[in-house]
Amino acid sequence: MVLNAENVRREYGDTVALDGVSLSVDRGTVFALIGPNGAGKTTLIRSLTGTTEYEGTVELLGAPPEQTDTQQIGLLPQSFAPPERLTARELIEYYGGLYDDARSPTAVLDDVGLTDAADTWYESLSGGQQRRVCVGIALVNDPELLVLDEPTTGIDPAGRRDLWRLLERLTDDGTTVVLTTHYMEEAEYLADTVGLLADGSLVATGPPQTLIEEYGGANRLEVELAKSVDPGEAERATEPIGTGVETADRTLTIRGVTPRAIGDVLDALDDAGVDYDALSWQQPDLESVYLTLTESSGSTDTATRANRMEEITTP
Ligand SMILES: Nc1ncnc2c1ncn2[C@@H]1O[C@H](COP(=O)(O)OP(=O)(O)OP(=O)(O)O)[C@@H](O)[C@H]1O
Repeated sequence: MVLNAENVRREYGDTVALDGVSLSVDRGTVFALIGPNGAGKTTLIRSLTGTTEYEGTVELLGAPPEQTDTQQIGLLPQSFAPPERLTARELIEYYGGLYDDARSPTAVLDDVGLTDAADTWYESLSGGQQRRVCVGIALVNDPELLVLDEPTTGIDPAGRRDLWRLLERLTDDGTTVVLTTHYMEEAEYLADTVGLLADGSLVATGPPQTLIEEYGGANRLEVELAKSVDPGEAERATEPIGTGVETADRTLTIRGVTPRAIGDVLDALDDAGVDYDALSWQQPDLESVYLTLTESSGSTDTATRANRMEEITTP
């Protein structure tokens, strides 16, 4: 086991940022922390890496974080602002110089897709390129444990997927990764274990598929009804097919519809003379789990909803 934490607590004045969090992470696996803004993710990352005080027990590579060899850990803090008047390459070289044994800057720049921008000042790089430099800095000492607080925020979709592939390669070679993210698809794709943090507590921990099966709910078919349609009529026509129906803003949702039953729904709508403009069928995913568990604990906030919109509109 690379990381083990027992009953970690952190208070800031009256604010309980972490309310007794326990978790463990095996070698060569990815643990993804998700949760609403203010849930305690950054505080947990900082506690686990010994960069803030905490109560409880943390063991990182067999020692408390304050005593762990920094050569073995790569840390990307959420807010990290390196000197702006250095180029990407100079920054990688500079941070590499802090370690006894550092990787070649050329290889690190290649890993994070910055070969062509290697000689550009940090301040002249785009936000996403700057974040890539920061990820590169975390990789420079070839760490056994990589701790990344929102590594892909601001990185475009293609660059995000490049980073996923890089992390997959690293974990295949035995690197352990702990990361936080607001992108549910990222957690679902990368994580062996997801921890959902809400109000300072881990409310669910497990492999993404297990969490989806447990908390994701049923498949659902959403039918956008034509303006002229009486929603009550559409509900009555489709009620016998799924496990439940409801209508909101002219969208009829029928839960528990298997792919094979989609035709039955359409036949029932046609038979009842119910007209519709569009339909979509959805399987539950990690976002369904997130929404179920955070809405039931009242933790979803506007920033998280804005983030969902970004994901939905991202091509
Ligand atoms: N240095 C600090 N001083 C006082 N309160 C703090 C400090 N750092 C965090 N907090 C509080 O602790 C709680 C948890 O914050 P934290 O930054 O860990 O959340 P988070 O899950 O990382 O949020 P986000 O998704 O917005 O990054 C919040 O209520 C926050 O206001």
